[in-house]
Amino acid sequence: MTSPSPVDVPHPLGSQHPALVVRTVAVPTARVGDLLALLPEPEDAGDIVSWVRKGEGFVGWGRVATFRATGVDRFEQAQSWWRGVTSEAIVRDDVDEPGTGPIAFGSMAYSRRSGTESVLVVPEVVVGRRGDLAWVTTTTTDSTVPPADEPLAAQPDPRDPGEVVFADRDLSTQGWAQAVEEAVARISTGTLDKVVLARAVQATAGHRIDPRWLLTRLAEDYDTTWVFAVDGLVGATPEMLVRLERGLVTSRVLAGTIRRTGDDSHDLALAGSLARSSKDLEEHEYAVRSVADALTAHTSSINVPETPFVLHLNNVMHLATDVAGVVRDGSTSLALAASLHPSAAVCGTPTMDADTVIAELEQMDRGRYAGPVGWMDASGDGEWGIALRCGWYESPQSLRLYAGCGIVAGSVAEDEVAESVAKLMPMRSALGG
Ligand SMILES: C=C(O[C@@H]1C=C(C(=O)O)C=C[C@H]1O)C(=O)O
Repeated sequence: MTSPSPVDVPHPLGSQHPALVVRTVAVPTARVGDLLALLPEPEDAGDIVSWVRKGEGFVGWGRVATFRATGVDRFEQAQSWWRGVTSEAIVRDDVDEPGTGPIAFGSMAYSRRSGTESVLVVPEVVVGRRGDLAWVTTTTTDSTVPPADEPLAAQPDPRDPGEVVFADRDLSTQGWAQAVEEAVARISTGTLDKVVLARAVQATAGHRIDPRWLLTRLAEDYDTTWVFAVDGLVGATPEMLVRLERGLVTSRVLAGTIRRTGDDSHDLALAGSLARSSKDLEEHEYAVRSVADALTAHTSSINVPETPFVLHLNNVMHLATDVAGVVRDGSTSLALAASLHPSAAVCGTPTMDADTVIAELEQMDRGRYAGPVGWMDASGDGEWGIALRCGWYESPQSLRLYAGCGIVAGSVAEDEVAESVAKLMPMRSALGG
């Protein structure tokens, strides 16, 4: 990559990639303030991006380039498109940190069979913040006019979505409970150890659902999660599938869940029982194994703690393990996400058996729910969470919400229904329900 003046922009005749002109400048953190407050009201909910946790991360708006793909090779296709785009980009980056310079935000479909497209988006403006650093990246193509020096101003508060009604989708609650019972029966008779079954709920609002309304409320109520929006998928995930930064890879694995009661001392006792529950520890171990095995193939050393800790969220507590390693084969964060996906936290063990049972019993297309969602820079560094606790815009006034639960031999359908309701809570309350 070079840094010529804007007049040197090449016209890549015959190229499938737009030639991007990318400029990152440092800005004082005081000028940035609250990242989410900077987002302008989008015409279409899919036209803003967010990846924010504890006030750090990115927001972005406008679209300079979008890539879409379906099928078994969707990750490879996305990877090769981004390689092409970044190799032709003209970059001037004054900050030179992970996430500065060219950046794409992605949301990948869960299944190779899905009709939903996986997507990478390059926004026109990205504002990033990390510790004491803040920056603005503006991206144009040779045919677009560079945005004027972005006025970083907090936008007027988003409007509420009015009254929201919720309804089961695909399967009724009872139908889903039967699917859970069927999964337990298959686990007790066959080779399947664990399967994650998900359900969907339709949320329909009185008027337009402004994604900024959801993001702001999710960030307030779930401050240890990554609050994301990419191409119309909006949510707050507590699970980091893979983070890659200068060769160091980390993954936060979650599996094993208990609902919170709202009474702190009771919740503390529940956290203790979660940490000792053999059903949850078994469910967790499958998920950690699947991640550790997939990462081992790419790392020279890997650290897998022996016992999980309990991660407290406002609605639920999870067994959690942070896995870390040093990448030895130059894999990008998206390539690592591809080899980790689907982990047993969202699919099951063995993977192929669980995959077959999911397709048969869930009776729905997960779309981009439970797929990797996140960002990647030109070096391949990035963060990919698992798209959980989220909703997908089916129309400006309606979202499809998802929640899934890991089923093992000791699972009880009624408890799993309650767990799925707890996992739907973040989006329901963000909608005002
Ligand atoms: C599948 C979901 O969550 C996953 C399943 C969990 C479980 O079964 O205990 C816990 C965390 C996630 O890995 C979801 O939230 O939809």
